[in-house]
Amino acid sequence: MKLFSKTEMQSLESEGVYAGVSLWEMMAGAGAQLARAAIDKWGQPKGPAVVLCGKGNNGGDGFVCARELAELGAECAVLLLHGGPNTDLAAAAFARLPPSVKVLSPGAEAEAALMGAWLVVDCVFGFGFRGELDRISTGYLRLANSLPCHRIAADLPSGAECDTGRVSPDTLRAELTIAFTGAKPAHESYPAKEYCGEVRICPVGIPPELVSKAGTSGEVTGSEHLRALLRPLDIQAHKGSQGRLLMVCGSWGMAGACVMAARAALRCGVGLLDIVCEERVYPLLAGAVPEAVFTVLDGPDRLFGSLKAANACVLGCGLGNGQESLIRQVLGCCPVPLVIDADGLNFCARTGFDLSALPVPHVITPHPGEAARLLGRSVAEIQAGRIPAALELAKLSDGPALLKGAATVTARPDGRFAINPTGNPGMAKGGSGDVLAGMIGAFLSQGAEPFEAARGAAYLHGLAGDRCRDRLSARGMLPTDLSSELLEIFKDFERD
Ligand SMILES: NC(=O)C1=CN([C@@H]2O[C@H](COP(=O)(O)OP(=O)(O)OC[C@H]3O[C@@H](n4cnc5c(N)ncnc54)[C@H](O)[C@@H]3O)[C@@H](O)[C@H]2O)[C@@H](O)CC1
Ligand SMILES: [K+]
Repeated sequence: MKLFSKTEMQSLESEGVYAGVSLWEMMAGAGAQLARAAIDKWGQPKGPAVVLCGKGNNGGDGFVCARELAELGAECAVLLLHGGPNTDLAAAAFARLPPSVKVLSPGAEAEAALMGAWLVVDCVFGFGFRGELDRISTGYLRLANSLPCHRIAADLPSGAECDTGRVSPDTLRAELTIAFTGAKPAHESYPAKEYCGEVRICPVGIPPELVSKAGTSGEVTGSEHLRALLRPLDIQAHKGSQGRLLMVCGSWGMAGACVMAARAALRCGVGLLDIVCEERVYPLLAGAVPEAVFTVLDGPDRLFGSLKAANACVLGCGLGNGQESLIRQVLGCCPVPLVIDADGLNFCARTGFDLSALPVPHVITPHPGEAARLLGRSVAEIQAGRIPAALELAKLSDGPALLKGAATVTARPDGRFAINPTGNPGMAKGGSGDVLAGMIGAFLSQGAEPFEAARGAAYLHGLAGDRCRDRLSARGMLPTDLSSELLEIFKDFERD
């Protein structure tokens, strides 16, 4: 599914005009959809409706909605939070308000009306909003959030930033958000996603062929993106043709990370898995992953040989922070695509290692804590704007960056990004990330393009998580269950 940024939406709007649909028709469509959606969701009005209107075109949608609600028999008031409309379009919608719609300004009467509302329609800001809410909006949105009324948002909940998914304090908490024409990044990315409630996409008159032709830099990953990763196996396949993956993972005290990454990679069809490890963890790993071969470290030559023989390498899961020289050697001489996770990333953050100078394709897979270390920010700052953080990480490393967490964002250095819709809180357990790194490594070793490998693995990983939750419960499921659940997913794929 495409995600339209503010400027992408504006150019689509212009194309619509060029194709003969007026902006007025679009606004009329938007306002009508809003009113219809409210009635559709909550039934005939059981009390007054208050439409909170800003000065821009989102407010214009609100005036149209107020007229529609009044025509449907609702007692309706519009509350002009910032004075009269400041666009010609919104002014035209305002001029068409029927006399039965009360026009209110901030003050005691407006507050009383809001407190008695059955329905609040939020038309303060749409995709034009940036930064922080002003004092008046904050006060009224906070009041609206505290009331036992229904809340519907036009296009976006006011206070949510369209392109970044950032929210201002007291952003409207909608039960239902009507996204005009198409979804926006904020509908799919946290924290804004949490404020949207149910999201319905409603056309407002732009010809569908223009919408489906339009290019967007953002999208939501879907099962259609797995086809390239899960091609049917060649009838003449042999272990050498199914990808040879090298894993530089696991250490004394953290061998499990390597086991989980290794099992996940094997479940994703890797033909040969070679694990680089210290001598003292070898017996444990060899017992846990009998399919793997091992490069037991007793000198750099063995490592170089194994790197040269591989098609891809996973570096970092459970390596700890005592393996600096090993990490440096891998980063310094790896001739194949690399997945850099966990302690590989911590090494880069600690030493300032320039990931963009790596001469091979690479994917970085930080969780918010690792992302914060790499970018020199706090975790709260990363989480407040996950899309921009992922894009910044992709630029920093000059390769795909996968920012883990709810609605994982995989970004490219050129500004394109994909948001992952699968997964659940049952996956928030140590080890889930190791499974994901192993999966990405497996697809890279089989020749997948790095961005596609990362976003496809994130989708499959979340899908396995959702199926584990349904089967085992979110609380009780374990990262090790994810790998076995992959079997069921692949069985479905192979059947189709
Ligand atoms: N593109 C489309 O397909 C359509 C868009 N329409 C509506 O138009 C909306 C966009 O309208 P506008 O571009 O007029 O913008 P908005 O109505 O979202 O915002 C209004 C104004 O608020 C100002 N503003 C931004 N951040 C602010 C802040 N932090 N504090 C105070 N003021 C701030 C902006 O300068 C902007 O002019 C959409 O979200 C949608 O609701 C619809 O009318 C119909 C079709
Ligand atoms: K809104």
